[in-house]
Amino acid sequence: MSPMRTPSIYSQDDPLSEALKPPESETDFERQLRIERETDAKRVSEQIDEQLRMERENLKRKSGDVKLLLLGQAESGKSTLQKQFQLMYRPHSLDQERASWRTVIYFNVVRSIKHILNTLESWDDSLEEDLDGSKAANYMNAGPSRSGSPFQANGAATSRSTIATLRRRLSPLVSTDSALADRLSGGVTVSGSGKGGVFVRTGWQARTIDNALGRLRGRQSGEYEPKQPEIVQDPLVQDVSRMLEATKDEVRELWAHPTVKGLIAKRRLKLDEWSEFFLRHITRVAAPEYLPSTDDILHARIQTMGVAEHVFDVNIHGKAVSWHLFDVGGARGQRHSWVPYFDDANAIIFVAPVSAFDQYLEEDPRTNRIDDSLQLFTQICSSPLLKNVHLVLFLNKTDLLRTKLENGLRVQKYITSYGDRSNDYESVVQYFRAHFLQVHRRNNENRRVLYTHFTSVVDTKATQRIIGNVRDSIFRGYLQSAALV
Ligand SMILES: Nc1nc2c(ncn2[C@@H]2O[C@H](COP(=O)(O)OP(=O)(O)OP(=O)(O)O)[C@@H](O)[C@H]2O)c(=O)[nH]1
Ligand SMILES: [Mg+2]
Repeated sequence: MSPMRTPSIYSQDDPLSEALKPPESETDFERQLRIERETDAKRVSEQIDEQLRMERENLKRKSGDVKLLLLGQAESGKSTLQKQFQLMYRPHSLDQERASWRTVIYFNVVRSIKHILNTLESWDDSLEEDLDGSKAANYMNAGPSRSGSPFQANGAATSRSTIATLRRRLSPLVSTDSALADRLSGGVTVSGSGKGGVFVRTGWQARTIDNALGRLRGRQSGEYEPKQPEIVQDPLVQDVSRMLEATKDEVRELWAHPTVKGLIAKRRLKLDEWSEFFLRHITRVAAPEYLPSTDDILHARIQTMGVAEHVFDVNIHGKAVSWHLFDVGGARGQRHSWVPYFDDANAIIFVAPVSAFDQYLEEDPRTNRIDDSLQLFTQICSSPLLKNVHLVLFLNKTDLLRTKLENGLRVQKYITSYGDRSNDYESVVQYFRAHFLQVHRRNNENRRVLYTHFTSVVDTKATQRIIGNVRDSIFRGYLQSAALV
Protein backbone atom coordinates (compact mmCIF):
# COMPACT_ATOMS: atom_id res chain seq x y z
CA MET A 1 0.00 0.00 0.00
CA SER A 2 1.38 3.38 -0.90
CA PRO A 3 1.99 5.78 2.02
CA MET A 4 -0.42 8.67 2.43
CA ARG A 5 0.80 11.77 0.62
CA THR A 6 1.60 14.88 2.62
CA PRO A 7 -0.77 17.58 1.37
CA SER A 8 0.68 19.81 -1.27
CA ILE A 9 0.43 23.60 -1.20
CA TYR A 10 -1.61 23.33 -4.43
CA SER A 11 -5.30 23.47 -3.66
CA GLN A 12 -7.51 20.76 -5.09
CA ASP A 13 -9.92 23.44 -6.31
CA ASP A 14 -7.26 25.34 -8.14
CA PRO A 15 -7.80 24.96 -11.91
CA LEU A 16 -4.01 24.98 -12.27
CA SER A 17 -3.57 22.13 -9.85
CA GLU A 18 -4.01 19.52 -12.60
CA ALA A 19 -1.16 21.08 -14.57
CA LEU A 20 1.01 21.49 -11.47
CA LYS A 21 0.29 18.06 -10.04
CA PRO A 22 3.44 16.07 -9.21
CA PRO A 23 4.17 13.10 -11.45
CA GLU A 24 2.65 9.77 -10.39
CA SER A 25 6.09 8.16 -10.47
CA GLU A 26 7.50 10.53 -7.84
CA THR A 27 9.68 8.73 -5.27
CA ASP A 28 9.56 9.44 -1.53
CA PHE A 29 12.87 11.26 -1.75
CA GLU A 30 11.71 13.41 -4.70
CA ARG A 31 8.49 14.19 -2.89
CA GLN A 32 10.39 15.26 0.22
CA LEU A 33 12.57 17.56 -1.91
CA ARG A 34 9.55 18.99 -3.71
CA ILE A 35 7.71 19.72 -0.48
CA GLU A 36 10.80 21.46 0.93
CA ARG A 37 11.06 23.52 -2.25
CA GLU A 38 7.38 24.42 -2.14
CA THR A 39 7.55 25.40 1.52
CA ASP A 40 10.60 27.49 0.83
CA ALA A 41 8.93 29.20 -2.14
CA LYS A 42 5.84 29.90 -0.04
CA ARG A 43 7.95 31.38 2.76
CA VAL A 44 9.79 33.68 0.31
CA SER A 45 6.50 34.69 -1.31
CA GLU A 46 4.97 35.52 2.11
CA GLN A 47 8.05 37.51 3.06
CA ILE A 48 7.79 39.49 -0.18
CA ASP A 49 4.08 40.17 0.47
CA GLU A 50 4.86 41.32 4.00
CA GLN A 51 7.74 43.49 2.79
CA LEU A 52 5.51 45.07 0.13
CA ARG A 53 2.80 45.68 2.72
CA MET A 54 5.28 47.41 5.02
CA GLU A 55 6.70 49.39 2.14
CA ARG A 56 3.19 50.53 1.22
CA GLU A 57 2.56 51.50 4.82
CA ASN A 58 5.81 53.50 5.01
CA LEU A 59 5.13 55.15 1.71
CA LYS A 60 1.64 56.43 2.50
CA ARG A 61 1.36 59.90 1.14
CA LYS A 62 0.14 62.80 3.19
CA SER A 63 -1.55 65.84 1.72
CA GLY A 64 1.14 68.39 1.03
CA ASP A 65 3.63 65.79 -0.20
CA VAL A 66 4.98 66.19 -3.74
CA LYS A 67 4.34 63.43 -6.25
CA LEU A 68 6.91 63.31 -9.05
CA LEU A 69 6.82 60.80 -11.90
CA LEU A 70 9.84 59.80 -13.97
CA LEU A 71 8.60 58.78 -17.41
CA GLY A 72 10.29 57.80 -20.66
CA GLN A 73 11.13 54.77 -22.80
CA ALA A 74 13.27 51.84 -21.64
CA GLU A 75 16.96 52.65 -21.16
CA SER A 76 16.29 56.38 -21.20
CA GLY A 77 17.92 56.86 -17.76
CA LYS A 78 14.96 57.11 -15.32
CA SER A 79 16.38 54.75 -12.70
CA THR A 80 19.78 56.39 -13.05
CA LEU A 81 18.15 59.73 -12.36
CA GLN A 82 16.38 58.19 -9.38
CA LYS A 83 19.80 57.08 -8.06
CA GLN A 84 20.96 60.70 -8.32
CA PHE A 85 17.99 61.80 -6.20
CA GLN A 86 18.89 59.06 -3.74
CA LEU A 87 22.52 60.20 -3.69
CA MET A 88 21.43 63.74 -3.03
CA TYR A 89 18.69 63.21 -0.46
CA ARG A 90 19.37 59.79 1.11
CA PRO A 91 23.05 58.99 0.45
CA HIS A 92 23.29 56.38 3.26
CA SER A 93 20.65 54.24 1.63
CA LEU A 94 22.85 53.90 -1.47
CA ASP A 95 25.71 52.78 0.77
CA GLN A 96 23.49 50.14 2.34
CA GLU A 97 22.64 48.63 -1.00
CA ARG A 98 26.13 49.03 -2.51
CA ALA A 99 27.04 45.33 -2.10
CA SER A 100 23.87 44.13 -3.86
CA TRP A 101 24.86 46.07 -7.00
CA ARG A 102 27.77 43.65 -7.39
CA THR A 103 25.30 41.00 -8.58
CA VAL A 104 23.91 43.39 -11.22
CA ILE A 105 27.36 44.42 -12.42
CA TYR A 106 28.58 40.82 -12.67
CA PHE A 107 25.40 40.06 -14.58
CA ASN A 108 26.05 43.01 -16.93
CA VAL A 109 29.62 41.77 -17.53
CA VAL A 110 28.62 38.13 -18.09
CA ARG A 111 25.83 39.15 -20.51
CA SER A 112 28.25 41.39 -22.42
CA ILE A 113 30.82 38.60 -22.83
CA LYS A 114 28.07 36.23 -23.92
CA HIS A 115 26.83 38.75 -26.47
CA ILE A 116 30.34 39.26 -27.89
CA LEU A 117 30.96 35.51 -28.17
CA ASN A 118 27.55 34.89 -29.78
CA THR A 119 28.13 37.67 -32.31
CA LEU A 120 31.58 36.28 -33.15
CA GLU A 121 29.97 32.91 -33.75
CA SER A 122 27.25 34.23 -36.02
CA TRP A 123 29.70 36.27 -38.09
CA ASP A 124 32.30 33.53 -38.38
CA ASP A 125 31.92 32.89 -42.11
CA SER A 126 31.89 36.48 -43.23
CA LEU A 127 34.77 37.27 -40.91
CA GLU A 128 36.84 34.64 -42.62
CA GLU A 129 36.05 36.29 -45.95
CA ASP A 130 36.89 39.75 -44.60
CA LEU A 131 40.04 38.72 -42.85
CA ASP A 132 41.44 36.91 -45.86
CA GLY A 133 40.91 39.97 -48.00
CA SER A 134 42.19 43.52 -47.80
CA LYS A 135 39.49 44.49 -45.26
CA ALA A 136 41.62 42.89 -42.53
CA ALA A 137 43.52 46.16 -42.37
CA ASN A 138 40.40 47.90 -41.02
CA TYR A 139 40.24 45.51 -38.12
CA MET A 140 43.86 46.04 -37.26
CA ASN A 141 43.50 49.78 -37.34
CA ALA A 142 40.32 49.76 -35.35
CA GLY A 143 41.87 49.57 -31.91
CA PRO A 144 44.86 48.57 -29.82
CA SER A 145 45.38 44.97 -28.84
CA ARG A 146 47.05 44.06 -25.60
CA SER A 147 48.53 40.95 -27.12
CA GLY A 148 49.40 42.45 -30.51
CA SER A 149 47.52 41.54 -33.64
CA PRO A 150 47.38 37.80 -34.22
CA PHE A 151 46.59 38.46 -37.88
CA GLN A 152 49.98 39.93 -38.55
CA ALA A 153 51.67 36.69 -37.56
CA ASN A 154 49.49 33.87 -38.77
CA GLY A 155 46.36 35.43 -40.20
CA ALA A 156 42.75 34.47 -39.79
CA ALA A 157 43.39 30.88 -38.71
CA THR A 158 45.35 32.04 -35.66
CA SER A 159 42.66 34.55 -34.86
CA ARG A 160 39.99 31.87 -34.99
CA SER A 161 41.97 29.58 -32.75
CA THR A 162 42.62 32.43 -30.26
CA ILE A 163 38.91 33.14 -30.11
CA ALA A 164 38.11 29.43 -29.75
CA THR A 165 40.52 29.24 -26.80
CA LEU A 166 39.01 32.34 -25.19
CA ARG A 167 35.52 30.93 -25.71
CA ARG A 168 36.49 27.68 -24.00
CA ARG A 169 38.15 29.40 -21.06
CA LEU A 170 35.28 31.84 -20.59
CA SER A 171 32.53 29.27 -20.91
CA PRO A 172 32.17 28.53 -17.12
CA LEU A 173 31.84 32.27 -16.46
CA VAL A 174 29.31 32.72 -19.28
CA SER A 175 27.26 29.80 -18.00
CA THR A 176 26.53 31.67 -14.73
CA ASP A 177 24.29 33.98 -16.77
CA SER A 178 20.96 32.33 -15.99
CA ALA A 179 21.74 31.76 -12.30
CA LEU A 180 22.57 35.47 -11.92
CA ALA A 181 19.40 36.41 -13.81
CA ASP A 182 17.39 34.13 -11.55
CA ARG A 183 18.97 35.63 -8.43
CA LEU A 184 18.12 39.17 -9.50
CA SER A 185 14.60 38.54 -10.67
CA GLY A 186 13.79 36.11 -7.87
CA GLY A 187 12.80 33.63 -10.56
CA VAL A 188 10.28 35.95 -12.23
CA THR A 189 10.72 35.96 -15.98
CA VAL A 190 9.03 38.48 -18.21
CA SER A 191 8.59 37.72 -21.88
CA GLY A 192 10.32 40.17 -24.16
CA SER A 193 12.94 41.08 -21.59
CA GLY A 194 15.47 40.93 -24.42
CA LYS A 195 19.19 41.49 -24.16
CA GLY A 196 18.93 43.45 -20.90
CA GLY A 197 17.47 40.22 -19.71
CA VAL A 198 16.10 40.87 -16.28
CA PHE A 199 13.33 42.96 -14.81
CA VAL A 200 13.40 43.78 -11.12
CA ARG A 201 10.68 45.02 -8.84
CA THR A 202 11.02 47.61 -6.16
CA GLY A 203 13.02 46.38 -3.15
CA TRP A 204 15.05 43.89 -5.20
CA GLN A 205 18.26 44.85 -3.38
CA ALA A 206 17.16 43.33 -0.08
CA ARG A 207 15.48 40.40 -1.79
CA THR A 208 18.61 39.50 -3.77
CA ILE A 209 20.27 38.77 -0.44
CA ASP A 210 17.14 37.05 0.79
CA ASN A 211 16.98 34.82 -2.27
CA ALA A 212 20.56 33.80 -1.63
CA LEU A 213 19.83 33.13 2.02
CA GLY A 214 16.71 31.16 1.18
CA ARG A 215 18.80 28.88 -0.94
CA LEU A 216 21.55 28.73 1.63
CA ARG A 217 19.03 27.72 4.25
CA GLY A 218 17.82 24.93 2.01
CA ARG A 219 21.33 23.49 2.06
CA GLN A 220 22.00 23.84 5.77
CA SER A 221 20.49 22.01 8.67
CA GLY A 222 19.52 23.93 11.78
CA GLU A 223 18.84 27.59 12.27
CA TYR A 224 20.67 30.43 10.65
CA GLU A 225 21.19 33.90 11.99
CA PRO A 226 20.08 36.67 9.62
CA LYS A 227 23.04 38.94 8.94
CA GLN A 228 23.45 42.47 7.74
CA PRO A 229 23.18 42.69 3.94
CA GLU A 230 26.70 44.09 3.66
CA ILE A 231 28.34 41.07 5.23
CA VAL A 232 26.18 38.36 3.74
CA GLN A 233 28.20 36.42 1.21
CA ASP A 234 26.06 35.02 -1.56
CA PRO A 235 27.79 31.79 -2.70
CA LEU A 236 26.79 32.42 -6.31
CA VAL A 237 28.31 35.90 -6.29
CA GLN A 238 31.41 34.50 -4.62
CA ASP A 239 31.70 31.85 -7.37
CA VAL A 240 31.31 34.43 -10.13
CA SER A 241 33.84 36.67 -8.42
CA ARG A 242 36.39 33.82 -8.31
CA MET A 243 35.76 32.96 -11.96
CA LEU A 244 36.11 36.58 -13.02
CA GLU A 245 39.34 36.91 -11.09
CA ALA A 246 40.69 33.75 -12.74
CA THR A 247 39.70 34.79 -16.27
CA LYS A 248 40.17 38.57 -16.22
CA ASP A 249 43.09 38.31 -18.67
CA GLU A 250 40.89 36.37 -21.09
CA VAL A 251 38.11 38.96 -20.75
CA ARG A 252 40.63 41.74 -21.42
CA GLU A 253 42.07 39.84 -24.37
CA LEU A 254 38.62 39.28 -25.86
CA TRP A 255 37.67 42.93 -25.39
CA ALA A 256 40.96 44.11 -26.97
CA HIS A 257 40.90 41.53 -29.76
CA PRO A 258 41.21 43.15 -33.20
CA THR A 259 38.28 41.11 -34.53
CA VAL A 260 36.03 42.39 -31.76
CA LYS A 261 37.25 45.95 -32.26
CA GLY A 262 36.73 45.53 -36.00
CA LEU A 263 33.17 44.28 -35.57
CA ILE A 264 32.42 47.23 -33.31
CA ALA A 265 33.93 49.69 -35.81
CA LYS A 266 31.84 48.15 -38.57
CA ARG A 267 28.77 48.23 -36.30
CA ARG A 268 28.23 44.52 -36.69
CA LEU A 269 28.69 44.17 -32.97
CA LYS A 270 26.62 46.63 -30.98
CA LEU A 271 27.48 46.90 -27.34
CA ASP A 272 25.41 48.82 -24.86
CA GLU A 273 26.97 51.71 -23.01
CA TRP A 274 27.09 49.79 -19.74
CA SER A 275 28.87 46.85 -21.45
CA GLU A 276 31.60 49.13 -22.72
CA PHE A 277 31.90 50.85 -19.34
CA PHE A 278 32.37 47.65 -17.32
CA LEU A 279 34.62 45.95 -19.89
CA ARG A 280 36.85 49.03 -19.83
CA HIS A 281 37.03 48.74 -16.04
CA ILE A 282 37.31 44.96 -15.92
CA THR A 283 40.53 44.85 -13.86
CA ARG A 284 38.84 46.71 -11.03
CA VAL A 285 35.52 44.86 -11.37
CA ALA A 286 37.29 41.47 -11.36
CA ALA A 287 39.29 42.21 -8.20
CA PRO A 288 38.46 39.72 -5.38
CA GLU A 289 37.05 42.22 -2.86
CA TYR A 290 35.31 44.38 -5.44
CA LEU A 291 32.74 46.76 -4.01
CA PRO A 292 30.96 48.89 -6.65
CA SER A 293 31.78 52.59 -6.63
CA THR A 294 28.98 55.14 -6.93
CA ASP A 295 29.98 55.67 -10.53
CA ASP A 296 29.68 51.90 -11.15
CA ILE A 297 26.20 51.89 -9.60
CA LEU A 298 25.17 54.77 -11.86
CA HIS A 299 26.34 52.79 -14.91
CA ALA A 300 24.82 49.45 -13.88
CA ARG A 301 21.82 48.34 -15.91
CA ILE A 302 18.75 46.52 -14.66
CA GLN A 303 15.27 46.95 -16.11
CA THR A 304 12.51 48.31 -13.89
CA MET A 305 9.35 46.26 -13.64
CA GLY A 306 6.11 48.02 -12.81
CA VAL A 307 6.43 51.19 -10.78
CA ALA A 308 8.93 51.73 -7.95
CA GLU A 309 8.19 54.40 -5.36
CA HIS A 310 10.98 56.23 -3.49
CA VAL A 311 10.45 58.81 -0.78
CA PHE A 312 12.85 61.68 -0.03
CA ASP A 313 12.67 64.49 2.46
CA VAL A 314 13.47 67.59 0.49
CA ASN A 315 14.42 70.65 2.44
CA ILE A 316 13.58 73.98 0.97
CA HIS A 317 13.65 77.32 2.74
CA GLY A 318 13.88 75.52 6.07
CA LYS A 319 10.76 73.47 5.39
CA ALA A 320 10.97 69.67 4.87
CA VAL A 321 8.59 68.33 2.26
CA SER A 322 8.26 64.63 1.43
CA TRP A 323 8.78 63.92 -2.23
CA HIS A 324 7.39 60.67 -3.62
CA LEU A 325 9.28 59.77 -6.71
CA PHE A 326 7.81 57.12 -9.01
CA ASP A 327 10.30 55.35 -11.28
CA VAL A 328 8.43 53.38 -13.95
CA GLY A 329 9.42 50.56 -16.28
CA GLY A 330 9.70 52.15 -19.73
CA ALA A 331 9.47 49.10 -22.02
CA ARG A 332 6.26 48.99 -24.07
CA GLY A 333 4.94 46.01 -22.11
CA GLN A 334 5.31 48.02 -18.88
CA ARG A 335 3.62 51.25 -19.89
CA HIS A 336 0.07 50.13 -19.04
CA SER A 337 1.02 50.31 -15.36
CA TRP A 338 1.73 54.07 -15.51
CA VAL A 339 -1.79 55.46 -15.79
CA PRO A 340 -3.01 54.76 -12.23
CA TYR A 341 -0.11 56.91 -11.03
CA PHE A 342 -1.10 59.93 -13.16
CA ASP A 343 -3.87 60.79 -10.74
CA ASP A 344 -2.89 63.76 -8.53
CA ALA A 345 0.72 63.87 -9.80
CA ASN A 346 2.39 67.26 -9.23
CA ALA A 347 5.25 66.96 -11.70
CA ILE A 348 6.75 64.80 -14.41
CA ILE A 349 10.32 64.52 -15.56
CA PHE A 350 10.18 63.06 -19.05
CA VAL A 351 13.53 61.50 -19.95
CA ALA A 352 14.37 61.21 -23.67
CA PRO A 353 17.76 59.79 -24.69
CA VAL A 354 18.95 61.94 -27.60
CA SER A 355 21.92 59.67 -28.27
CA ALA A 356 19.48 56.99 -29.43
CA PHE A 357 18.98 58.36 -32.96
CA ASP A 358 20.70 55.27 -34.42
CA GLN A 359 18.92 52.78 -32.16
CA TYR A 360 15.66 50.88 -32.40
CA LEU A 361 13.32 49.59 -29.73
CA GLU A 362 14.16 46.25 -28.21
CA GLU A 363 10.39 45.53 -28.13
CA ASP A 364 9.84 46.62 -31.73
CA PRO A 365 13.01 46.69 -33.86
CA ARG A 366 11.25 48.76 -36.58
CA THR A 367 10.70 51.77 -34.34
CA ASN A 368 13.48 54.31 -34.05
CA ARG A 369 13.99 55.29 -30.41
CA ILE A 370 13.74 59.03 -31.01
CA ASP A 371 10.44 58.47 -32.84
CA ASP A 372 9.18 56.39 -29.93
CA SER A 373 10.20 59.09 -27.44
CA LEU A 374 8.37 61.74 -29.46
CA GLN A 375 5.24 59.58 -29.68
CA LEU A 376 5.34 58.90 -25.97
CA PHE A 377 5.89 62.57 -25.19
CA THR A 378 2.87 63.41 -27.37
CA GLN A 379 0.73 61.04 -25.29
CA ILE A 380 1.99 62.55 -22.03
CA CYS A 381 1.48 66.16 -23.18
CA SER A 382 -2.02 65.43 -24.45
CA SER A 383 -3.24 63.33 -21.53
CA PRO A 384 -6.20 65.08 -19.82
CA LEU A 385 -5.14 63.52 -16.52
CA LEU A 386 -1.84 65.36 -16.69
CA LYS A 387 -2.96 68.71 -18.01
CA ASN A 388 -2.06 70.61 -14.81
CA VAL A 389 1.17 68.79 -14.10
CA HIS A 390 4.48 70.68 -13.98
CA LEU A 391 6.39 69.34 -16.99
CA VAL A 392 10.16 68.92 -17.20
CA LEU A 393 12.01 67.43 -20.17
CA PHE A 394 15.48 65.87 -19.85
CA LEU A 395 17.17 65.45 -23.21
CA ASN A 396 19.51 62.83 -21.83
CA LYS A 397 22.66 60.89 -22.76
CA THR A 398 24.22 63.99 -24.28
CA ASP A 399 27.69 62.57 -23.45
CA LEU A 400 27.00 59.54 -25.63
CA LEU A 401 25.53 61.73 -28.37
CA ARG A 402 28.72 63.78 -28.41
CA THR A 403 30.88 60.64 -28.70
CA LYS A 404 28.77 59.19 -31.50
CA LEU A 405 28.96 62.41 -33.52
CA GLU A 406 32.71 62.72 -32.90
CA ASN A 407 33.09 59.15 -34.19
CA GLY A 408 31.50 60.26 -37.45
CA LEU A 409 28.01 58.79 -37.07
CA ARG A 410 25.64 60.81 -39.25
CA VAL A 411 22.15 61.65 -37.98
CA GLN A 412 20.76 61.95 -41.48
CA LYS A 413 21.47 58.26 -42.14
CA TYR A 414 18.90 57.30 -39.46
CA ILE A 415 16.59 60.33 -39.48
CA THR A 416 16.20 61.36 -43.08
CA SER A 417 14.31 64.54 -42.24
CA TYR A 418 17.56 65.84 -40.72
CA GLY A 419 18.61 66.55 -44.31
CA ASP A 420 21.94 68.19 -44.92
CA ARG A 421 22.09 70.16 -41.68
CA SER A 422 25.45 70.28 -39.98
CA ASN A 423 26.27 67.10 -38.03
CA ASP A 424 27.80 68.92 -35.06
CA TYR A 425 26.58 68.46 -31.48
CA GLU A 426 24.92 71.87 -31.09
CA SER A 427 22.92 71.60 -34.34
CA VAL A 428 21.80 68.07 -33.51
CA VAL A 429 20.61 68.77 -29.94
CA GLN A 430 18.78 71.91 -31.04
CA TYR A 431 17.09 69.95 -33.85
CA PHE A 432 15.83 67.31 -31.40
CA ARG A 433 14.84 69.93 -28.85
CA ALA A 434 12.79 71.79 -31.48
CA HIS A 435 10.81 68.60 -32.19
CA PHE A 436 9.97 68.07 -28.52
CA LEU A 437 9.02 71.75 -28.15
CA GLN A 438 6.75 71.44 -31.16
CA VAL A 439 4.98 68.41 -29.66
CA HIS A 440 4.50 70.38 -26.47
CA ARG A 441 3.21 73.48 -28.29
CA ARG A 442 0.65 71.48 -30.23
CA ASN A 443 -0.69 69.88 -27.06
CA ASN A 444 -0.72 72.78 -24.70
CA GLU A 445 -4.23 74.07 -24.13
CA ASN A 446 -3.35 75.18 -20.62
CA ARG A 447 -0.35 77.22 -21.74
CA ARG A 448 1.91 75.56 -19.26
CA VAL A 449 5.66 76.02 -19.36
CA LEU A 450 7.98 73.23 -20.50
CA TYR A 451 11.32 73.25 -18.65
CA THR A 452 14.02 71.65 -20.81
CA HIS A 453 17.49 70.46 -19.74
CA PHE A 454 20.32 68.84 -21.67
CA THR A 455 21.58 66.13 -19.35
CA SER A 456 23.91 63.26 -18.82
CA VAL A 457 22.47 61.71 -15.70
CA VAL A 458 25.60 59.62 -15.03
CA ASP A 459 27.40 62.92 -14.40
CA THR A 460 26.72 63.47 -10.70
CA LYS A 461 27.85 67.06 -10.33
CA ALA A 462 25.95 68.39 -13.35
CA THR A 463 22.83 66.32 -12.58
CA GLN A 464 22.64 67.43 -8.96
CA ARG A 465 22.78 71.05 -10.07
CA ILE A 466 19.91 70.40 -12.49
CA ILE A 467 17.93 68.53 -9.81
CA GLY A 468 18.35 71.65 -7.65
CA ASN A 469 16.85 73.76 -10.45
CA VAL A 470 14.01 71.33 -11.02
CA ARG A 471 13.30 71.21 -7.28
CA ASP A 472 13.07 75.01 -7.12
CA SER A 473 10.80 75.28 -10.15
CA ILE A 474 8.53 72.45 -8.99
CA PHE A 475 8.39 73.99 -5.57
CA ARG A 476 7.40 77.39 -6.90
CA GLY A 477 4.55 75.85 -8.87
CA TYR A 478 3.62 73.66 -5.92
CA LEU A 479 3.42 76.62 -3.54
CA GLN A 480 1.32 78.55 -6.01
CA SER A 481 -1.10 75.70 -6.56
CA ALA A 482 -1.33 75.06 -2.82
CA ALA A 483 -2.11 78.78 -2.48
CA LEU A 484 0.58 79.07 0.14
CA VAL A 485 2.08 82.22 -1.36
N1 LIG B 1 26.68 57.41 -20.62
C1 LIG B 1 25.45 57.56 -20.14
N2 LIG B 1 24.77 56.49 -19.75
C2 LIG B 1 23.53 56.68 -19.26
C3 LIG B 1 22.93 57.96 -19.15
N3 LIG B 1 21.70 57.81 -18.63
C4 LIG B 1 21.54 56.50 -18.39
N4 LIG B 1 22.64 55.80 -18.78
C5 LIG B 1 22.84 54.35 -18.73
O1 LIG B 1 21.82 53.76 -19.50
C6 LIG B 1 21.41 52.53 -18.92
C7 LIG B 1 19.92 52.53 -18.77
O2 LIG B 1 19.54 53.45 -17.78
P1 LIG B 1 18.32 53.18 -16.77
O3 LIG B 1 18.32 54.31 -15.81
O4 LIG B 1 18.39 51.81 -16.23
O5 LIG B 1 17.10 53.28 -17.77
P2 LIG B 1 15.54 53.27 -17.41
O6 LIG B 1 14.95 54.44 -18.09
O7 LIG B 1 15.34 53.18 -15.94
O8 LIG B 1 15.08 51.94 -18.13
P3 LIG B 1 13.80 50.99 -17.76
O9 LIG B 1 13.86 50.68 -16.31
O10 LIG B 1 13.96 49.77 -18.62
O11 LIG B 1 12.59 51.76 -18.15
C8 LIG B 1 22.19 52.40 -17.60
O12 LIG B 1 23.26 51.51 -17.80
C9 LIG B 1 22.68 53.80 -17.33
O13 LIG B 1 23.91 53.82 -16.65
C10 LIG B 1 23.68 59.08 -19.62
O14 LIG B 1 23.25 60.23 -19.59
N5 LIG B 1 24.93 58.82 -20.10
MG1 LIG C 1 14.52 51.76 -14.77
